[in-house]
Amino acid sequence: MNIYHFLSKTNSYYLILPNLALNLVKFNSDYERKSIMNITELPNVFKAALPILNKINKVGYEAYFVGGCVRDLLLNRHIHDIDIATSAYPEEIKQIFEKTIDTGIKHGTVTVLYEGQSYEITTFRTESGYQDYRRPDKVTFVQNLSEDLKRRDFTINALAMDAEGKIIDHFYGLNDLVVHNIKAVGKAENRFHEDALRMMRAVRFMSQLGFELDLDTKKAIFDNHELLSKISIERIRDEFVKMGVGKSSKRAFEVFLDTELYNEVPYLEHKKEQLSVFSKLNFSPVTEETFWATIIILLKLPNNEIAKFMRAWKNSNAMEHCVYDIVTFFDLLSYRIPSNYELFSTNLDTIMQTLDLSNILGQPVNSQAIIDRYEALPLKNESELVIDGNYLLKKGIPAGPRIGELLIEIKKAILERKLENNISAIDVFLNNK
Ligand SMILES: Nc1ccn([C@@H]2O[C@H](COP(=O)(O)OP(=O)(O)OP(=O)(O)O)[C@@H](O)[C@H]2O)c(=O)n1
Ligand SMILES: [Mg+2]
Repeated sequence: MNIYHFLSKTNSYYLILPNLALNLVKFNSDYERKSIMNITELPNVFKAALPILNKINKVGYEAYFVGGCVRDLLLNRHIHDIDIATSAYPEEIKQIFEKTIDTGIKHGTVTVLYEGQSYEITTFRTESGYQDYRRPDKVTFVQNLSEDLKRRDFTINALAMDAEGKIIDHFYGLNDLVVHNIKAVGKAENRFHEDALRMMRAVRFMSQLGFELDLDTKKAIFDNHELLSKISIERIRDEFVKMGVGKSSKRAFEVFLDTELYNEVPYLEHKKEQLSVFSKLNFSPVTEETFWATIIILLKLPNNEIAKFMRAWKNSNAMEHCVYDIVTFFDLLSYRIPSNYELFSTNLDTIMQTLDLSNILGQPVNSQAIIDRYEALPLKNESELVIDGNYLLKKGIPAGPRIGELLIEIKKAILERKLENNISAIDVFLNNK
C-alpha cells in the first residue's frame, strides 16, 4: 500500500500511512516537518531491534535506524536488513554488546548479533577523497547525524528514525517518497563522484519502487555516465539485475538507455536500438534467468556467444547454464514443437521459465499444452528408467560408446510410447537389435 498525499493551499501537507496505525501527520513548517512525523506502531523487525537503540542510548550515545530500512518501512515494503547509525565509536559498540563481528571497523562498521539477528552498526561518518570514484580515501567520524545523512545517495535513503519512532528528514526525503522521486542528496554530481555505482542504484530504485528520476539527478547521470566504467562488474551486475526484475523495469530501462549508462557495461555498448525494445515488451521479466535471457535475445547473440556474455558479466556457472538452456529451448520452441525426448531432456524449471520468456517477448506458445505433455511423459527423469548402463554390460554389450547410444535409444522409445519401461519389454527390445 502506498503513501497518499494532499497538498493544501497553505502548503501544509498530510501523509497517511495506511498500515502504520498512526497515521495522519500534518507538517506546517520546517520545524514540524522534522519533528512531528512519528511512527507509533512499529513492525516486528523494528521492535526486535529497538533494544539495540535503547542500549546505546542508555550509555549516552545517539543511535538511529537509517537508510533503506526506514524508506521501506514508510513504503510498507518488505524490510530485509536493519542498519543503525550511532555517535558511538566501534570500540564502544563492542563494549556494549556481547557478540560482535568486526565487519568494517576501519569504515566504522561493527555487526552486532542480538537475539539471533544481525545488525550493522556504523559510527556517524563522512567520507572524503574518492580518487577512484568508488571508495573514499578517508573516512572521518563525525558527531552528528546530520553530517552522516548528508553523504548518503538519495533523499529517500537519507531518512533516519529514533527509538521513539520519530522520523528525521533533513533533505525532504519524505516529500520525495510521497511524490515518487529519486533525487540525490545535495549536488548530484558530487554524490556520483563519491560512488559511481549510485548511478546504477538510481535506475534500480526507479524499477523497484516505480519512482521517477529527478531531472537534475538524471542530467548528472548523463553527464557522468562514463564513471561507471570504474566500478567492478559484479557490483554493476547486482544493480542491473535488480533493475531488470523490478516492477517498473521497463521505465527504468528507458532511463538506463537515455542516460547512456548502457554504454559502460559489457556487450551493451552501442546497442541502444536493440535494447530499446525492452521497454515495449508485453510483460517484463520477474526472474534473474529470464531477464538475462531477454537481453540475450534482444541482442540477437548467437548460441556460441552466450557463455562469453554471461562470463563477461561475471555470472556464476550455474546461472550461465540455466540461461543457456532457457535461450536454446526458446529457440527450439520458436520454430517447432519439441519432441517428448527434448521435453524429457529439459528440466521443468527451464521449461516454465522459457514459457514465461515466450510471453515476455510476445511470442506466446500454448503453454498449457506443453505443460500437459510434460506431465504425461512416461519418464520424467533418468532415475525412473528401470535399467542402467550396468544392466547393458551384464547383458553382454561391450563397454564403450554403444552403451550410451543404446540408453538414449531405449529412453526415446519409451518416451515415444513404443516401448514399456519394464525389464521384460526392454529385454525383447535388446534381443531385436
Ligand atoms: N552507494 C551507496 C550505498 C548505500 N548508501 C547508503 O547506505 C544505505 C544502505 O545501503 P544498502 O543496504 O546498500 O541499500 P539500501 O538503500 O538499503 O537498499 P536495499 O534495499 O538494496 O538494501 C542506503 O540507504 C544509503 O543511505 C549510499 O549512500 N550510497
Ligand atoms: Mg539495505
